[in-house]
Amino acid sequence: MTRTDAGLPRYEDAVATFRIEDEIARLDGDPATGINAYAECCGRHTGQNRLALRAISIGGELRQFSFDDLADMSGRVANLLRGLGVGPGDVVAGILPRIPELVAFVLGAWRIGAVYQPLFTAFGPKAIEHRLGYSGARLVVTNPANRGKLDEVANCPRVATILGPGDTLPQGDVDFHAALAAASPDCEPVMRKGDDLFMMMSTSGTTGLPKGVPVPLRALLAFGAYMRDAIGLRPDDVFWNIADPGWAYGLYYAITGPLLLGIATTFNEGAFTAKSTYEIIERLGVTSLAGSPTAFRLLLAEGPEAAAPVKGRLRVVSSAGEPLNPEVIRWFDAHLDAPIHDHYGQTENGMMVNNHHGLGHSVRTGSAGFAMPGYRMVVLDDEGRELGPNQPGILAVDIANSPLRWFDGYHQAETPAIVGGYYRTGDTVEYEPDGSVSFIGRADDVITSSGYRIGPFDVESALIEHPAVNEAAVVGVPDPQRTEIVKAFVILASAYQGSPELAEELAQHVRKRLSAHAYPREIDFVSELPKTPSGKIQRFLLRKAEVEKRKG
Ligand SMILES: CC(=O)SCCNC(=O)CCNC(=O)[C@H](O)C(C)(C)COP(=O)(O)OP(=O)(O)OC[C@H]1O[C@@H](n2cnc3c(N)ncnc32)[C@H](O)[C@@H]1OP(=O)(O)O
Repeated sequence: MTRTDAGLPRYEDAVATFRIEDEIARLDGDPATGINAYAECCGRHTGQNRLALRAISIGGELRQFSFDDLADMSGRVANLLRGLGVGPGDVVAGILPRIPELVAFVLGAWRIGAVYQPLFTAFGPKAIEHRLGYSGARLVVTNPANRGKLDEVANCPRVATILGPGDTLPQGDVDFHAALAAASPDCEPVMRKGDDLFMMMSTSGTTGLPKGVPVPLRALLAFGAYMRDAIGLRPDDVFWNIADPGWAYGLYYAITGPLLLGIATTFNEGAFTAKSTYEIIERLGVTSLAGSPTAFRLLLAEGPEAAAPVKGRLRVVSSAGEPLNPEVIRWFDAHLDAPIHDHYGQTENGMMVNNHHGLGHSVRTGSAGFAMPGYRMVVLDDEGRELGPNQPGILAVDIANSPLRWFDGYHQAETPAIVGGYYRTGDTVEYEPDGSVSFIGRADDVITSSGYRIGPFDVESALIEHPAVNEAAVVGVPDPQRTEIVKAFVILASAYQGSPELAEELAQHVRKRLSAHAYPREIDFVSELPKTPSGKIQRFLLRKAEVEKRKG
């Protein structure tokens, strides 16, 4: 393989020489014969005194865990789960903040061949109930801050609670720490096949409630390739992906990816602030940072003085979840002296199009990048024909020619996005003549806010649970900080009058029932909604009117 001046393998060479056999050889196991996610992400890195996790608590205390520490903790988790009757293929869920127990739990579940389902800590009972319902999870692990929501979840499985000093154990719960102390750390990893699952994610679409995204073990190949080629992770990097492991980018690339490569990851339990982010970069000497453009825009908003102490510290910065604005790229260059690269992916299939730090790509504005080696990405027209450069269409994965792709369809649901040998992402893009992809927008009503993918139907159905709401339509409207914000148009029941107080009450209702991140930040009370003759709400007309209004 030829090298660029910087000593990096060249992108074109990496594409030309890509062989799935080489990727498989990087694993200990073989997806065809036997593989275990714990063994890949932890077991094989033990006995070398290697750091696996730096965890900063809410109080600012730094705790460090080696792969051997995680092996011990996850072995105990594995035996605890086994004792509770959890076996290979069973789903166990976690509603946990970014604490070390989360990593131990995920690895412990994988060790016995179980499937981990993340539940974001901002979720309310409605969002939790739906996800536990379709996954059939056998156990949920949580902490006292999130425990109360489970009391409102119908058919909630057994709960294990991680108690802090002074907390009392809810009746019937498993005391997580006490059970771990009593359990043996020894547990032989249960071998599985590449098509067996190890994660059950969720994702939102335009219609219906969120759907389950089953992740098979062979996805490890793609997660490792992203860390190596796109993030460009090196053994001497201090890596911090600030995304929450309640979502794909966090679980795939803040936990699984770095540990797979045997490189330590970082958790900050505290809420995101620009100040604490700069402090942690400086304190830990972070060299490789990943996150969403909203987070980076918040760093920018703090001004150059706040950035000055860490200028030149970051070797590379990786951005995912929303298109990256040119202004952020310029600002990071000027005030942090850090190359920030846009990467594109989805919960389905993970990251697929990147400006690869590890393959010699330079900073590019307005471009999502190039297909990851191991993927053949195409742009399709409405009839499913492949388009050439400068013609907008739907970005899609050519299934037969993408050995790293792993998404086979939603859990117990139709997958119209897989058709004619392609997986259609639902994002409108066009190819540049050089083969890079420029992002245009979503082809459907899915909302992208702060890097979160939010389904309008989900928010609408939470709104109509409120007695004041007769009908609701939810759209994403442009926002300079969050890319889009959720906006609701509400027809009230006859006994109610629209007011700012009622709007706030409805917003709080969605926050509490559904999720603290997916509530409508704007609500308009209206007397009618645009509909098709068959009665389907035309969200695109509401969105168009809002875009025009904001332009004005
Ligand atoms: C392939 C892929 O998966 S691509 C990328 C996936 N996407 C992501 O990882 C998401 C990236 N986004 C983020 O990490 C965050 O939005 C950040 C760091 C950029 C900004 O964070 P914040 O400004 O703190 O708020 P955030 O957007 O998370 O949350 C929105 C609201 O939910 C609340 N919230 C978030 N988490 C929680 C929680 N655990 N408990 C209660 N409330 C919460 C916030 O307080 C906020 O409330 P507010 O509207 O009253 O301010």
